[in-house]
Amino acid sequence: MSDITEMQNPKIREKGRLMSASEIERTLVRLAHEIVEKHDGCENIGLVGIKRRGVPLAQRLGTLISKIEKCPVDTGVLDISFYRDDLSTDDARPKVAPCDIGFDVTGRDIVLVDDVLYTGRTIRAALDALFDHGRPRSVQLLTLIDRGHRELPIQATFVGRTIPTSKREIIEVKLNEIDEQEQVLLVELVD
Ligand SMILES: O=P(O)(O)OC[C@H]1O[C@H](OP(=O)(O)OP(=O)(O)O)[C@H](O)[C@@H]1O
Ligand SMILES: O=c1cc[nH]c(=O)[nH]1
Repeated sequence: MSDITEMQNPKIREKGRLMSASEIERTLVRLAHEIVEKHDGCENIGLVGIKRRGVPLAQRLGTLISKIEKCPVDTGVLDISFYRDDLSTDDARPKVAPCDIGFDVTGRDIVLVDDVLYTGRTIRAALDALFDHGRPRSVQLLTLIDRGHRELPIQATFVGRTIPTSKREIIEVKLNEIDEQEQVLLVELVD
């Protein structure tokens, strides 16, 4: 959704690894405990992963919270492609109905889950999509990486790592379920 991520085949240079697989795992364990602490249990929680990499993160968090609290946690999927604000004309919008989240969000305390928080436009779209499915009691945001540069008044309640970045840098989150590797990289656009 961002200017950088919309570029076709940008030249990039790797600047370093920000998180290893074990660091991602430890961070998710901490975030799962934070969610449980904030909600005083897990009865009303619903985790909703934003496609694509928010989905496996939400699933992993759901498994961790279920183990901590010994109760099932509803975990669903939100596809925001229908709601993106860069598809501004009706013609450009995909002619598909919003897909099912997987459980009824009405009255629930929803935690939206994504891998990177940057401008905030993905989350704005996700809120639109979420409220088309029902009326949650509350909505919080969890992101593995907050890299700054917000363009909207959006902030995360649960943050894995805050990484100050320049606009020429990109955070690349790689997850086994999608990328067949597990790490977080900092890369830079080169001219
Ligand atoms: O705060 P924003 O500026 O909206 O940027 C954050 C979004 O960018 C990435 O998704 P991307 O659109 O690159 O799609 P992907 O998940 O398919 O990689 C990332 O997964 C976040 O969803
Ligand atoms: O750096 C960024 C910005 C948006 N989305 C990403 O995945 N990384």
